[in-house]
Amino acid sequence: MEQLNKTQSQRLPFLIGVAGGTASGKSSVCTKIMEQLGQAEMDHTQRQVVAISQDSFYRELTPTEKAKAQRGMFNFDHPDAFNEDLMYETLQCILKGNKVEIPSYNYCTNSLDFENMLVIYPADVVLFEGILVFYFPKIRDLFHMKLFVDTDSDTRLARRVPRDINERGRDLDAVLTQYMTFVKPAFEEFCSPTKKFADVIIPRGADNTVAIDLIVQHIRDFLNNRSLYGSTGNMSLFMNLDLSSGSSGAMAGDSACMRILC
Ligand SMILES: Nc1ncnc2c1ncn2[C@@H]1O[C@H](COP(=O)(O)OP(=O)(O)O)[C@@H](O)[C@H]1O
Ligand SMILES: O=c1ccn([C@@H]2O[C@H](COP(=O)(O)O)[C@@H](O)[C@H]2O)c(=O)[nH]1
Repeated sequence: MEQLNKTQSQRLPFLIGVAGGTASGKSSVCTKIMEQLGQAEMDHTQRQVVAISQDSFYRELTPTEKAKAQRGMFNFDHPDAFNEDLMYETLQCILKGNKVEIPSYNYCTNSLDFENMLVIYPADVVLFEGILVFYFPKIRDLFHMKLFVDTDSDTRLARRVPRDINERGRDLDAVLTQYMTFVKPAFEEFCSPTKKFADVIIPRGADNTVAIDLIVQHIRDFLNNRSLYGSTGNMSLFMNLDLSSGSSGAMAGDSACMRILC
């Protein structure tokens, strides 16, 4: 684990997984949660809530794979593209209250950036977001709370195209080729089926202020009442909210439903 630097601390965090398709709004949801908790402007060494991207755990590519990636011909949406073991070890370190260092990800070069390491200080709440954070069973089992950002695929594609061109150094042809060849099929095969593991499904992502308010309230309750939470981080009472019909039954497959741990 050369990429990890550890410093023991007493703070054992509440770990929240945030999954969803590409450009569904996972990062925006994390940012909103942090803003509402007054964390976004805070010095990162002092934050009670931190967000980490699964993209920091892409495995390094061979020169041949990198050449393919530049043409939109490498599958970054397949589980094999990630370093599962490092992801698991890092989350375990975080859960033990350690400080860790992880590389940032450079989408223009399709590589991890070890020159710009992100230092993750011990925090009370850690958000871990990415397309496949619920795919790997042993990683999925580490989360105390699981959120799935459910934004329709047209909207996601309409957001991904300008983002990849303007922020990730791509051209239109490569973005569309990659989307049709890899991103869309992999979403259907690997990402979408993980929605069933979510405790809370957030339709429309960061625009869904009701869902975000409820999640933020849950985090506040956790921070204020840590001693009431068991070793799993969950309180024993479960409350099901179905925002679509007003009934109390929750269905993880129904994008208008939310199941809140409270
Ligand atoms: N509610 C929204 N309305 C408009 N654009 C949005 C919204 N949410 C996200 N975006 C834009 O869509 C792109 C992807 O959002 P992001 O939060 O980074 O998604 P993800 O982390 O799932 O890839 C970004 O360019 C972001 O600015
Ligand atoms: O070098 C890379 C690495 C990843 N991608 C694409 O990124 C998304 C995941 O990021 P989101 O922020 O969740 O969209 C994934 O769909 C990969 O296809 C890439 O294009 N190049």
